[in-house]
Amino acid sequence: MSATAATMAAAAVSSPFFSSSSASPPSSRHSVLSFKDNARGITALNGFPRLRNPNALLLRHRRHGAQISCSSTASDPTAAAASGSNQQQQHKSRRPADENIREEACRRDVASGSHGFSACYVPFNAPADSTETYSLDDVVYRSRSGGLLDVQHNMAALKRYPGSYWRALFDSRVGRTTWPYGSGVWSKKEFVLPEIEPDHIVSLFEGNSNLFWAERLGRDHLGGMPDLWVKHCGISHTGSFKDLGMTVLVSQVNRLRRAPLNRPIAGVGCASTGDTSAALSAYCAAAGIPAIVFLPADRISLAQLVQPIANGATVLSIDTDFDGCMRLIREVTAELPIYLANSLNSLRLEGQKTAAIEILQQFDWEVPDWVIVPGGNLGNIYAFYKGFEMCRELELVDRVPRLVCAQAANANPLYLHYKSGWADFKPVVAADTFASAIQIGDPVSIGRAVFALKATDGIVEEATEEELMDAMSLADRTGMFACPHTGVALSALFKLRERGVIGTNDRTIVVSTAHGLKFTQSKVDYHSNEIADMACRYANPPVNVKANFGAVMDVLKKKLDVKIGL
Ligand SMILES: Cc1ncc(COP(=O)(O)O)c(C=O)c1O
Ligand SMILES: N[C@@H](CCOP(=O)(O)O)C(=O)O
Repeated sequence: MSATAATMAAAAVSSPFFSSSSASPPSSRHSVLSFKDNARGITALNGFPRLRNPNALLLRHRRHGAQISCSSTASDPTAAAASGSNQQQQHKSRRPADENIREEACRRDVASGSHGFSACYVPFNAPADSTETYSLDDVVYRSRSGGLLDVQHNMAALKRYPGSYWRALFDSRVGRTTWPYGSGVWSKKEFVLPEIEPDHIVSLFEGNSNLFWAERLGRDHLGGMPDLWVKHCGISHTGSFKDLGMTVLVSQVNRLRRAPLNRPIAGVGCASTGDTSAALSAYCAAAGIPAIVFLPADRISLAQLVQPIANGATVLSIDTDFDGCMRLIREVTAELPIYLANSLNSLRLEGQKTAAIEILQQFDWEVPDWVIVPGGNLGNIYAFYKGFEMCRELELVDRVPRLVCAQAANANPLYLHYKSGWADFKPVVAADTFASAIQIGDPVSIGRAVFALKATDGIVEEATEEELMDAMSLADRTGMFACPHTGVALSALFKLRERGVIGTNDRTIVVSTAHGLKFTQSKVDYHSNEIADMACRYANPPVNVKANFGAVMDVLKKKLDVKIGL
């Protein structure tokens, strides 16, 4: 056996996920591990006696109380996926006809036993000697000093497995129906909410979103940029990236409300510019949990408004802006047993960070140079940082990309803060913007965003209404159907390319945060040339034509510049 194979075998047998029958590496593109991977594997498993002897490792695990079944893949939701060669065994371990995928997952979860992975809340950016921690089962959104919280994982337990192990494990789960790993979020369960039982998870198989190669946009409009990609987080169940965080938050609420904890949580509430409310309402409806949403009246799209209505949420349309709704929901959740679902609650970010891990995975674990994210309440930019940084710390990759946060000029408190050299932060009153979901003047995660940007040598950019609408419309012309927030991020890309900050050959990812179909009115306005003081350069209005052949032919000849009949 080669050193690489031996290491993989050792990792496989020592793992709670790969059973001994899956000792060979997954038959994926990662089956050929580099020497570096191998070396890392040995380092990470140092301390275990006789590494090359799987049985010794197994014995050691047993001594430490972990129950690893060697008999078949049945005890292991991932082993079947990890081994390409044991199809017969997979067949035997299929669930019986009268068992659903949740029940199957519970049976396997019991068999896989304890592994020491855990997470808790700690104050965000706490000093090294801080001892303040909270269980994830506590209902707590702020630290003792009133600061933000963060979810901290037991990194020592995760580090017992080498980066190559985590890469192979996550790759083995992509696109499966095995509950809950078919979700792009829960396929990384150990990095997200390691201790939740599969039966408590409320998942709509979110994540695994398309990474779109923006070939024409890069080639024709950005100076021949060959490595430009758009991560379509909005092609999702409720049409935005919020699904990634909401599956985690609602799953935890589900756990709290059900036996044995039986917490008296009456419902889950949020303030929203339209996407958080849609995601909350859908996940709550799926779990049978009441949802309460506070929306700024007349400031969200019709498509967004109708989502919570259709899902049966209690919808309060309030005569204020998002920041006003946010203040109200915080007061209400302090008084009533309503669990807060905004990203002030750091659980949300654990789900959202998986989009970063997914990007790495989609590039075969190669790190891109730039990731551009539109920012509003500013949880997501930190979530991306956290996902990338966790993969770096656990040696799935060796660096993190540079992050760019893009804001609408009409709602740009972070941009102003950045331009002031991170001097005192001043909230703003956000003005109307076509990027209505980021019309936020007093973002709750300002501290998290600044941390993420400083840690990644990041940049903040802004986009005027015209710039963002043009960028969105140009992207649409190259095959996308982008939302205005994606337009903000694309506009930042145009500016950074123009200034030569982002190079022609830099691998660059623009994060698309919502589906364009949620914001069709903005496109209708643009293509109708109905926006005051906007040239609408890429408007493409429909042509009204009389119902006769000659009139139709005239239009087509003019449009296509062809001489028919010659
Ligand atoms: C579509 C869309 N894009 C971007 C954002 C910004 O995300 P964040 O608030 O995490 O900065 C939001 C919500 O704020 C959103 O709904
Ligand atoms: N765009 C968000 C604004 C609230 O952000 P959150 O991440 O704190 O929930 C929305 O759609 O409501």
